Amino acid sequence: MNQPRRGQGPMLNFTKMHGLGNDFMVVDAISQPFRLRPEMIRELADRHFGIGFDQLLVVEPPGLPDVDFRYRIFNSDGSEVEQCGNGARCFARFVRDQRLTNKKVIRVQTAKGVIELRVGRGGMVTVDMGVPELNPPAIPFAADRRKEVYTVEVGDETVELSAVSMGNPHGVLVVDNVDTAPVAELGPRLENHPRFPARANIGFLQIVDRTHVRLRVFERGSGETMACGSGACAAVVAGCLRGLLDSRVDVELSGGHLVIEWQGEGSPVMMEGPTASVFEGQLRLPGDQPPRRRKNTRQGDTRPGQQRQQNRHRQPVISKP
Ligand SMILES: N[C@@H](CCC[C@H](N)C(=O)O)C(=O)O
Repeated sequence: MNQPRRGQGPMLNFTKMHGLGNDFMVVDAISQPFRLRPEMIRELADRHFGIGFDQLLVVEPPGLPDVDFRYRIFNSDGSEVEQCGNGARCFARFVRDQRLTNKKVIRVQTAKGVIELRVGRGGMVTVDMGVPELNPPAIPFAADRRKEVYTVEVGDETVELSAVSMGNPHGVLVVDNVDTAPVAELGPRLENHPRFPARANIGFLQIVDRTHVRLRVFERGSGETMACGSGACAAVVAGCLRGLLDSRVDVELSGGHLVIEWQGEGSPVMMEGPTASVFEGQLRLPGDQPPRRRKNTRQGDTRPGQQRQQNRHRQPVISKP
């Protein structure tokens, strides 16, 4: 019954999840074949015509010894990236829910090294996000030497930011109030600033007190999200380096709270927070063959006709709650 017709590909099972409203399409690429081109990821990420998500997370077999899985991350613009903190927590819940493992401590290979996920009670997961990288070329950030705060020209304006890599690059600005911070204006300009040659996630950090901050993040390749786990880690590292924060901090994001702990230079950043599974679905992927033109399709109708057919293929079918 589910036999693909000409122009159609196989069915793909996926799970929609989120960590504090930072939402994901999660795919098990161990039990089913999976390959998507960037334009298809962009279509699926579309909140009106697709499933809608900030990142696509893919579970693959590991390529290293002593590691349980390989974790691949794609932004909604189709770009593959190195790290996703909220995604890492959802990843841990997903591989257990799907019975791909029953371990409580899961070691996962990312594009920038191995991270460790610890599954707790009630959907809570703690992630060892690794040691932050502060050396400018490794972030990558253009600077002649390492500093806690850099001055960056953005058009006629000058802003001060800290640059941190949590496996992925972050710029962190301290602001008086996140509600009025110019996230939509400065976010994309700094994301694409020439001093961040691989682009960057841009965090706007409000210090409430030494153990409590508020944070908004304009994410590279996805725009402002309701929460960014690696951004929360980078913000706490930046705040600690500037002498503004203690080692354990409650980070308040638009979608909820994370607890971030960092004992200082050379130690890993620990992130603790919730996970949520929203629904499971199935969609028909397009095949390698272009869809056959309908007999009555006129010459000029080819593209909209193909578009309609592709839209139908990518409608998710909700299979169970
Ligand atoms: N939402 C994520 C970060 C996802 C990747 C990021 N947009 C990048 O391009 O580096 C998180 O929770 O860390």
